[in-house]
Amino acid sequence: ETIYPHDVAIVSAEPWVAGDRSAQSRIFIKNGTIVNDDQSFHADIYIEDGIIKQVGTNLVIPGGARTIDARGKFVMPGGIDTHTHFQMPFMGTVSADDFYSGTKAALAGGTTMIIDFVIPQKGESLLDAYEKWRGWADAKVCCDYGLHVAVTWWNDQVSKEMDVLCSEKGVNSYKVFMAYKDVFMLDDDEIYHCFKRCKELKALPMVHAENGHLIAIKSRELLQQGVSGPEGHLQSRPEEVEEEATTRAITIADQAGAPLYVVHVMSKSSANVISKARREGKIVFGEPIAAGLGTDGTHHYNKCWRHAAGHVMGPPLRADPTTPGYLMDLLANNDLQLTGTDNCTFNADQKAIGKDNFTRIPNGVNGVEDRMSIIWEKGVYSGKMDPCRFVAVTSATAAKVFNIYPKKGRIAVGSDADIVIWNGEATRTISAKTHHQAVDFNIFEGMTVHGVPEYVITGGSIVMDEGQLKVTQGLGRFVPTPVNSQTVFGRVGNREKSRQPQIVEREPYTGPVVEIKEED
Ligand SMILES: C[C@@H](CNC(N)=O)C(=O)O
Ligand SMILES: [Zn+2]
Ligand SMILES: [Zn+2]
Ligand SMILES: [Zn+2]
Repeated sequence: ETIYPHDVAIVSAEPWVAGDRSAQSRIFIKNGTIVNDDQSFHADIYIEDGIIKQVGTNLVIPGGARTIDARGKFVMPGGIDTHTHFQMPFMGTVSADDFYSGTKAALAGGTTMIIDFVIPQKGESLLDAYEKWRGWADAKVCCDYGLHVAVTWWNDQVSKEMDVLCSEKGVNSYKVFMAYKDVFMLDDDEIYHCFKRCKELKALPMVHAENGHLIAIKSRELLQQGVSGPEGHLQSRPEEVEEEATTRAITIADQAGAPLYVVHVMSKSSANVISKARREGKIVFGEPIAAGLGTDGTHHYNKCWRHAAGHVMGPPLRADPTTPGYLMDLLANNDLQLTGTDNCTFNADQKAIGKDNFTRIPNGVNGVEDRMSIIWEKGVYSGKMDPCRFVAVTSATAAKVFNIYPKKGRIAVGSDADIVIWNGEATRTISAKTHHQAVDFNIFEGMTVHGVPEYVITGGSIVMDEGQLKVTQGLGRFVPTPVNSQTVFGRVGNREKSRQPQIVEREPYTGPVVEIKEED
């Protein structure tokens, strides 16, 4: 793996060094503009052992502190990426960014926590899969991380294991797939049972909303009609295939009395469905991702196969070029709430598994390194949202939804010192030639964006110092996400009361009843 000259990967020999979080580091950040989701203000910050100890002016701080002058810069909570798939076994291969390169790239872009997905195969114990993912991640992460668990099959064992994952393993969110037929997909009744179980456990149901039956049929038809290139991927799952499943998932969740988190909202129509449901009082959260906010699906028609295949993910990037701006408008307006990346990267030779058949192109694109800059460029620099809203959609709301606020997602005394010092005016040009991700392609290639991290602090260390990356493999910690987030469940109880089944007391019917004929 190429080590770029400007980043020094300190891979410590003694694990205790990497794991030693009581870093004696004392850091004093002065003259910055602190931005939380609810307010921005001028103040200084004193950090010790990875915790924010003081926020204010004229601070009295102990000697030996490293001082950072943040004049003219924003001092914000580090980003929380709600949706990554590092080293994910998928479609016959494994995603190219692992928990080391993925979290290093996250830090390079100003993200200080990621939440990845445990994805059991059908029939595999969720607990076994969870332990497997923990084994992969704990040894490699450079920043803190959490885990969602996918429910790819359903029976009483799955229901029981969800309880253990919630009560003992720090999991509070479960993703079901309505796509990937025969691989991850559940049918509507199984989805209902899973959502109902989530509500009982006060865990958050999440959904990949695409109609997997239609995708399978349309894909076969397109291949028979001679469409084998990446353009077939887009044509096999048009917007309405996402919109229909989004509507159905919201209905199933509402009937189960459960909240719902729709991951990777990729289209205008599905975003509108979510916005309408929220206006109707349903408890729905919509997660657009960096890819859908920063680029579009016209690339499926690029003459270069690698370029087109490099944009293949599910649900697809939409060919309507007004989609990114539309999704950003809804995100700015809180019709959509928070962002992840769905970072699931594959090199050219991996995408080429599908060189003759688009249904075999591993689905997934990059985003983890560029999410913060893309949203700053398209959201803040464009005037669609202010810095406070930027903090909400990149960090604070995620911390609230996944119930780790204000430990994460806020600049406050007692919060983790996960901090990015952000230059809102500087620009950088995104390229696979210079990014820290392991993958050989970047869907934002050549894009010049405003918004650059100058310092990133996490785990008590300055992991980016004046633009120089100094990560430590294994420094990151698993962050348990407790059940019963009030942002998610605060009103479920009272709503339940108003939706009790109705029983009518009435005199019994005593009139004639027709004889039913046994079917021959
Ligand atoms: C399999 C995983 C990543 N791939 C993708 N979205 O295309 C997902 O569906 O979220
Ligand atoms: Zn998905
Ligand atoms: Zn090319
Ligand atoms: Zn995903």
